[in-house]
Amino acid sequence: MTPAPIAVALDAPDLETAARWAALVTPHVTTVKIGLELYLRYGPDVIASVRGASGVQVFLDLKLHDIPNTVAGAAKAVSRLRPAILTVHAAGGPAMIRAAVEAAPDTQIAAVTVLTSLSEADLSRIGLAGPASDAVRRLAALSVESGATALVCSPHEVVDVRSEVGPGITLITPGVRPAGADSQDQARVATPEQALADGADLLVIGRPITASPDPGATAAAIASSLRRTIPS
Ligand SMILES: O=c1ccn([C@@H]2O[C@H](COP(=O)(O)O)[C@@H](O)[C@H]2O)c(=O)[nH]1
Repeated sequence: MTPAPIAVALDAPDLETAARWAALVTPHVTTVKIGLELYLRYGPDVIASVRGASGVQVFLDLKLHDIPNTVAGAAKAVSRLRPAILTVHAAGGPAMIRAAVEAAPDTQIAAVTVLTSLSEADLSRIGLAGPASDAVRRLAALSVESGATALVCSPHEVVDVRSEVGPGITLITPGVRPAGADSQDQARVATPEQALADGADLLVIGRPITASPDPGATAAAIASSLRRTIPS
């Protein structure tokens, strides 16, 4: 069975748990995602541990956001770990995004537009007037002009972003929750089936899989539901 286009967020408290989750889900998904919690605790060792022998694609979600020179150094430093995808914040601006792209030519740079945990009310308090989709669209266009070939947005904005940037850009959506699941700290959410049907290329799903009693079985069930949504 072809693995589904899901990146399982391995937001685990320790390396052993992350490696166990990775081994359970990798038969069913294309990608595992390492975020700040694990990387700040274990550094580069975490990549080899979760990659294991499976060769699963590793997505390093560090959301780099600093001046261009610093981001270039950080992107170059982590690119030797050969992550398939590395995130930067789009709000870091064009020169920062370009610096990451040039420093890590073998890694796909994904620009995070507007965090999926932010609601419209949060955005207004931050000073971003108007609907989330306006800010996401603007940041998406700026990121692609600066060399990013992947974008992180919520499932709510996939259709708009696709029409803004065209077909060649990888759209990655966190904020994915199976029907009836608790959205927890995510504000802009949709089901995996809806996100895929709207045109997302890679769905980030963490706790609905990793906090379930059987992460392998849950990943398999979501993967097979996606195959029914868009048969190959
Ligand atoms: O806008 C963003 C960008 C990144 N994330 C990350 O995705 C996962 C989501 O995990 P869940 O448990 O499915 O909520 C997590 O690692 C975030 O750091 C995001 O949620 N939103």
